[in-house]
Amino acid sequence: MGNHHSKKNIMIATQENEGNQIFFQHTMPNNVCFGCGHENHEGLKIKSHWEGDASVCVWESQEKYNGWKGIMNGGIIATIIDCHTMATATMHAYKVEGNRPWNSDPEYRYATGTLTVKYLKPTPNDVPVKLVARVTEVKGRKTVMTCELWSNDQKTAEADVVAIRVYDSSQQNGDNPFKG
Ligand SMILES: CCCCCCCCCCCC(=O)SCCNC(=O)CCNC(=O)[C@H](O)C(C)(C)COP(=O)(O)OP(=O)(O)OC[C@H]1O[C@@H](n2cnc3c(N)ncnc32)[C@H](O)[C@@H]1OP(=O)(O)O
Repeated sequence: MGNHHSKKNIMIATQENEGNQIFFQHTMPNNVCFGCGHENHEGLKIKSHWEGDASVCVWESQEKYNGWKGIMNGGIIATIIDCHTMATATMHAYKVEGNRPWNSDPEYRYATGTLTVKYLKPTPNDVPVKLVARVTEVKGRKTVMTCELWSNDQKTAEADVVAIRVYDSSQQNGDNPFKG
């Protein structure tokens, strides 16, 4: 039932794409994640897309995500990097398999294994930020990535991220905490 329902939602979701841009998260229905779930109305609702081999996300913060006054909170920075890179790992896996769509089988899901953020400069909280992620290695169930955070042409943070494929619909049907 879940599957049938999901496919229907994808057709609706793709109509939300702005211009020619296809946002990864708009192809994923029922996503309740705080950082990237478009079904989470209290969440950050980031949107990611490919620009060549890099994935890009432009996100506008709000005053409630301050750390020090006027400076973006470090945990929020980690969250948007986390979500942008998990979406990147996911879509990269589909891309290397002939750029097949998200709703084709098998379905893959990824979770954050390791996220290391280096905060280089204060990130102003009142201008949009740009995240740029790149896959540097795929080994077994692991996807290794780098991610940069840019504000006004200044790199204010960089991260090393390892995503782990935690669900593969062709390989398991039993209990899986990431399947829900
Ligand atoms: C369209 C838009 C969609 C986008 C959709 C996105 C939606 C939601 C995104 C939310 C992202 C999150 O917040 S996810 C929530 C936060 N993360 C979690 O809760 C993860 C909790 N951790 C776990 O469940 C587990 O530790 C796992 C699954 C990460 C790993 O356990 P495992 O599955 O038993 O792994 P295991 O077989 O031992 O190891 C497999 C390989 O991964 C390596 N490995 C194992 N753990 C780690 C680790 N923490 N960090 C690095 N590497 C690791 C091993 O060395 C090994 O490499 P080798 O020896 O093969 O080289």
